[in-house]
Amino acid sequence: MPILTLRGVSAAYDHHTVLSGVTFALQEGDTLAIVGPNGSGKSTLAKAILGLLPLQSGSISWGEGISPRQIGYLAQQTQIQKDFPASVQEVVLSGRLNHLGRRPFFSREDRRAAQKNMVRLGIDALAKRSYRDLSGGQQQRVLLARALCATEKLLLLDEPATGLDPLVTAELYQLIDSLKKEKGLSIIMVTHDIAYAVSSATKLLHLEEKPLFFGTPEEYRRSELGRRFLGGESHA
Ligand SMILES: Nc1ncnc2c1ncn2[C@@H]1O[C@H](COP(=O)(O)OP(=O)(O)OP(=O)(O)O)[C@@H](O)[C@H]1O
Repeated sequence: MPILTLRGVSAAYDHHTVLSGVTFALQEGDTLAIVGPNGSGKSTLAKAILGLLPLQSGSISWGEGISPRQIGYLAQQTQIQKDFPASVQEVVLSGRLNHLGRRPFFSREDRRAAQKNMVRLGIDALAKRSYRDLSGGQQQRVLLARALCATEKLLLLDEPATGLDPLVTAELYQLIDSLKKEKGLSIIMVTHDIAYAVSSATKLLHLEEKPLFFGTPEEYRRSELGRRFLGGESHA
């Protein structure tokens, strides 16, 4: 049974449609790469899946035991977020906000989950450091630990490797792949890294306001669109 099903999803800003007719289903354990040129609606689709943007039309339904509140989300970073004045520990712990319910404070279990994920991502020694003083790669690890605190099932990563050098990018991808294997997580990743998408995803969605392709990376490689895009014409 799919964990996530989209049927004819369209979304708009101020009545201006920027995404239309998105239909696909995601199975447990899938890694979906969402690719497409700048401004093609990738982040908008991520926000629609998270329930942060009302749909213009269509529907999104969830499998058993999962809802938008249980997604671990790593958003595209703005400069303001990079300068966020909080400690690493506080940023990671904020991933547990969706577990608070009516409780006003984090519980021991919340703190334990934050600690466990900091250790898993190799950032526990940085716990007391200020988030804004970290390198880009360290910041992405902190945000990944934060996202892991929010979910047992699905990570939604919006361009997690932006601004990282190739070595740190490779480390981050390795980390994501090992988390996927260890925890059986499903992953949705918005990315401009088409090479990573075709080598590591199980499904690929190519958006240019409308979905131009949905299928396996192998099918994408063989398609005319895939050949064109993989040739490097349109990725930024
Ligand atoms: N908050 C907003 N208000 C109005 N228009 C927006 C808003 N956010 C995005 N848009 C517009 O919606 C379209 C799709 O944007 P979106 O950010 O989803 O694209 P993207 O594929 O993620 O782009 P990129 O690869 O550059 O991150 C663009 O034309 C963008 O200008």
